[in-house]
Amino acid sequence: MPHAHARPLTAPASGPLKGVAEVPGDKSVSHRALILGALAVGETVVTGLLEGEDVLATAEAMRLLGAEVERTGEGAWSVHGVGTGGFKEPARVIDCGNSGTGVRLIMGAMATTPIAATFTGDASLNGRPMGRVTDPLARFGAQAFGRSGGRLPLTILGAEVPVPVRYETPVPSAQVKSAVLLAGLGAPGETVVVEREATRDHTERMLAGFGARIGVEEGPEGRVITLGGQPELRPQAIAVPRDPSSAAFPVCAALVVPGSDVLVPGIGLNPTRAGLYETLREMGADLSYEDEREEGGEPVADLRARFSDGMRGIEVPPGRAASMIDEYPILSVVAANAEGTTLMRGVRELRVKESDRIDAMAAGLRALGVEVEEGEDWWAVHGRGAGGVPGGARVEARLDHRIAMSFLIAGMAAAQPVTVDDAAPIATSFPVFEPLMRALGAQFRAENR
Ligand SMILES: O=C(O)C1=C[C@@H](OP(=O)(O)O)[C@@H](O)[C@H](O)C1
Ligand SMILES: C=C(OP(=O)(O)O)C(=O)O
Repeated sequence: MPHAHARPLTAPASGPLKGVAEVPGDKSVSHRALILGALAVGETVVTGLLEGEDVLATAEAMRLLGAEVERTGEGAWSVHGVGTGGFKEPARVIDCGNSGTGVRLIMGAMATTPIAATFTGDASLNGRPMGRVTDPLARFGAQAFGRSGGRLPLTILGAEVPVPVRYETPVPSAQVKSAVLLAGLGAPGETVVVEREATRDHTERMLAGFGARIGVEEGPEGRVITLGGQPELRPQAIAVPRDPSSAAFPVCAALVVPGSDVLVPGIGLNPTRAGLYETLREMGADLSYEDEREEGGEPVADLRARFSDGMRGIEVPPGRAASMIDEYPILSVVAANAEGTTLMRGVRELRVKESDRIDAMAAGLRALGVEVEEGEDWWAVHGRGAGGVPGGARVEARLDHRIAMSFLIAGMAAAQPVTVDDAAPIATSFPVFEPLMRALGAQFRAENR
């Protein structure tokens, strides 16, 4: 169901997309910059922060927990932190909106401080599982009181006498790993997280930058991360790289719209995030990295994408899933415009995102005339070749920004226009999506509800 202020939007077939697409800052890095800034002693200065709804909700949460958080210019933010263990009890409910990352990381960050905090979100977030975070937080001594199934709204009572924890993450999730590490900051001694599959490592990198004692080893059991508790975090200057998950939309649009040639400068290429681009290359996409360099501790490059006739479906290696987990919806749109079948396995986590993303994409793609098969942890898209998607349907975004953007791109390459019932959620991660795509040549038509 779209929400009360739903904003239906239509994308008709597009002429060639051309130009430079300056996508906003990385969402994962932006949340972490605000949270670690709030836990440091002194002023952290952030540039290139993503000013999307998810991150703005985290900024407000840090204020409620006692940090001074101020916007000083476009994407420029200053955070005066309270030090590890220094959060004060928030006087209001913390509303994280649509953001799984925000709520899970903040719950971790406050769980080893003896305060109570109540969290809520929108209809999407309040349906997502939180037990995956409250279970390990209980081992530190924190208590959680939530709705059945561990759903929000939920109150965390932080541990009075926190103890450090060794935790093996049962699902590949950077949010779970990060919640445990952030909780570990407030516990004496060493907290250890073991993850069988590597997930995005922005928390580990940034903790090292803030001066925490953190070590990462690859062992037979997977990645073993060891963090020394109760450090004094040193404030940092953080330049947030552009978000590869947002870049995926103009890049994939360029690959499927005939005649396109788009350059996305300075996007983050952290290997724990770059799986989509490897997959697209294997499918025969005309993609090139230019000027590879390092900025703010993260590898970045300029990425150039050109229309790619004759892309072929592939079997995406399941071991790559974590490094492209948010990109499966837009990959499925490219797959629909490729020849043959694209098989995506090991992707059960897609079912607990802002929507059940396998179900949401399968339903919408079928409405556009594309054949899709699905199982609990896999799905397959039968491609119709370049320009072969019929389109001409209205599809549900299900309060999910990535579903909304994916179907608008599908419309740009389809024979008939595609309407999404609600484009409003796009503002959670990519507030300038529409003007940015228009500047490249795309057209959108607002619809009456
Ligand atoms: O840690 C993060 O910043 C994120 C981790 C991923 O979620 P999971 O940890 O649930 O896989 C990803 O889907 C999300 O968009 C951002
Ligand atoms: C899954 C996502 O975000 P979150 O879990 O932070 O809501 C996403 O941005 O695709």
